[in-house]
Amino acid sequence: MIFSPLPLAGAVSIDIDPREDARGMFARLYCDDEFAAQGLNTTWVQMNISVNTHAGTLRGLHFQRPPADEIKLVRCLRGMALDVIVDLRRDSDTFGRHTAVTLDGARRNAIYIPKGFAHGFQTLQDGTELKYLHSTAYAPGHEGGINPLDPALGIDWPQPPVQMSDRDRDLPPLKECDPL
Ligand SMILES: Cc1cn([C@H]2C[C@H](O)[C@@H](COP(=O)(O)OP(=O)(O)O[C@H]3O[C@H](C)C(=O)[C@H](O)[C@H]3O)O2)c(=O)[nH]c1=O
Repeated sequence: MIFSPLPLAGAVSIDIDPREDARGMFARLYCDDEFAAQGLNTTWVQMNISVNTHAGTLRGLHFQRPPADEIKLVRCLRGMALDVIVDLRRDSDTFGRHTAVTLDGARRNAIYIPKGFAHGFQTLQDGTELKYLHSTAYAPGHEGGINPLDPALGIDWPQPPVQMSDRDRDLPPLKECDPL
């Protein structure tokens, strides 16, 4: 795997190192030793999949508050999405800043999201599927979110959302979010 630090401390873009031959391709998607060598989390308790029918679907920006705060490893297995994380860490020099990675099903690349970040994405193709690993179990009572369309975030989403949950449309702006 190829690890590339992102501009927000602790966040990492991860590409696979495919081994291709006449049969197709084989690649490592995860390795305890490689992750540990990079100082990344190696304990995961839940795996989820997000299946999105239409391009333009916007999900997020979500997080879980302590003690249920979580590290996420999000990978695109089909289609394509603009994946965005926002730094909500208390005392962070980059609080409120975001960074984006294009997750591509053809590359099967991933983003490693540390604790203290809100996460969301907009799909760029119909049928986009993202696979999540979570370091902490789902805790509905500790869920929070910020509005992905908040102008204060300055996120350049590819298009107006085609699909978006009512919950996400009603999320509060960054200024109403207590740091994590
Ligand atoms: C996250 C989660 C959700 N659920 C249930 C709760 C709802 O009944 C249903 C859909 O959940 P939600 O509307 O939160 O799904 P998304 O809007 O795609 O949110 C997810 O995608 C954004 C971008 C994220 O980063 C979060 O990890 C995750 O919240 O699955 C579970 O049963 N287990 C879980 O771990």
